[in-house]
Amino acid sequence: MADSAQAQKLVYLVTGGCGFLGEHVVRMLLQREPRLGELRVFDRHLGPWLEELKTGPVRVTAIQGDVTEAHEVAAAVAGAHVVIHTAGLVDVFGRASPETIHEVNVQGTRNVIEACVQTGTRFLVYTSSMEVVGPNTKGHPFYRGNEDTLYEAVHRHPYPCSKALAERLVLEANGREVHGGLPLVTCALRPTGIYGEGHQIMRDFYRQGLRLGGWLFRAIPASVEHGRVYVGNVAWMHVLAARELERRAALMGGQVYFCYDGSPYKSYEDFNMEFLGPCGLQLVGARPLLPYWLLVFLAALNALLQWLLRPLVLYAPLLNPYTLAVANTTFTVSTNKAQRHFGYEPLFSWEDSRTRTILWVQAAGSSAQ
Ligand SMILES: NC(=O)c1ccc[n+]([C@@H]2O[C@H](COP(=O)([O-])OP(=O)(O)OC[C@H]3O[C@@H](n4cnc5c(N)ncnc54)[C@H](O)[C@@H]3O)[C@@H](O)[C@H]2O)c1
Ligand SMILES: C[C@@H](CO)CCC[C@@H](C)[C@H]1CC[C@H]2[C@@H]3[C@H](O)C=C4C[C@@H](O)CC[C@]4(C)[C@H]3CC[C@]12C
Repeated sequence: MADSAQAQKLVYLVTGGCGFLGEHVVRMLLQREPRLGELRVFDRHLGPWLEELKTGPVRVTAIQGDVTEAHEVAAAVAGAHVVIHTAGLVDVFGRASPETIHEVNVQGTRNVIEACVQTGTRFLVYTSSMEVVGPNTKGHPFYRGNEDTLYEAVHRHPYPCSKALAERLVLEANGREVHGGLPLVTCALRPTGIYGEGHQIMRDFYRQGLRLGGWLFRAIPASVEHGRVYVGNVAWMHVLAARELERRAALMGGQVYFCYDGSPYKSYEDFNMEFLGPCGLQLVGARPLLPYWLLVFLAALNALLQWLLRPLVLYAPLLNPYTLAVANTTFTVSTNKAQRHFGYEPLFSWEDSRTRTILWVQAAGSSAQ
């Protein structure tokens, strides 16, 4: 990519480009990457909105494919200058089997790496997750930590295990020789809980509140802080990292970066109320209405019911032993590594992020009526 940016038009591939984050990355690239000549959007499920993107100056190529199929990945990667790999199974609710989560998140990432090596694509940005670090199975808080904070990353759940393994594959691949003899340059971005337009869990909470007559009931202590980051800023960090990865390969190659912005540190429920409150919902209770032991029992009951009902129907409520443990463990980041390494600054202020999300929730809610 050494030629002048204006002269050479580049080919980008976004895997998972029709997902919650992926769609924002696709749109951000089209708006803010002047070097873009072709944008390949690779996903198992292609969104109808892609059609509207094909009328612009950049060639948008929709590719329906599966990252677990190595040949499909290789065909999509061939000729790309940059790969932004967001595709993954984000499942902490027991919808997919551990094997499937591993197959998609780990083997799928392995397929992307090998495709880059075989076809000569040199720049790979991977969407990792805060869960690579924690919260760990011991419930240790991670309070305003950064990429260098010592923390015992111990996982048992298939999702964080798969993200940790995939991230390690990506970082270890940095420096491998690709077809053509030049080195592969990789980095991994670790968003905390992403919110914004398209966040299905936020929509589920809103609809749950509507069903309960506008009330939500506090289950998590307000003192438990959970890091959250606006999807537009996560997308922007991906675009910037992909842009700077060549110029700053020696500094960025093989590095991890937490995704951060000015979103306030709050409990998961209180943070959600920043958006659900203006949409008419109220959170009942200054402290959890149920004792923790009862929540643990209810979460375990949900897990048992999921197991019993699985042959008949998928029962996957928000509350399960894993989500309860994560929600009850402080995990917040405070870092400027991405700013120091590649000049990242959040594109959207907290106020703007909040307004955009509220408007989306209101629209999503009205469509639920
Ligand atoms: N949502 C969050 O809070 C969050 C936080 C940190 C990191 N992440 C990471 O960000 C990435 C995107 O997450 P998201 O929240 O947008 O999830 P999402 O489910 O909305 O998007 C994932 C996309 O990947 C696609 N996909 C899944 N399996 C595939 C396969 N086998 N082949 C091709 N495409 C496949 C899906 O169709 C979907 O469009 C994931 O890697 C996730 O681990 C998400
Ligand atoms: C106990 C319930 C009463 O209301 C609240 C349950 C909340 C949980 C559903 C969510 C609490 C923390 C969330 C996770 C966190 O934001 C980070 C994540 C990492 C990302 O890679 C994937 C999503 C998630 C695991 C996210 C999922 C939902 C929570 C567990």
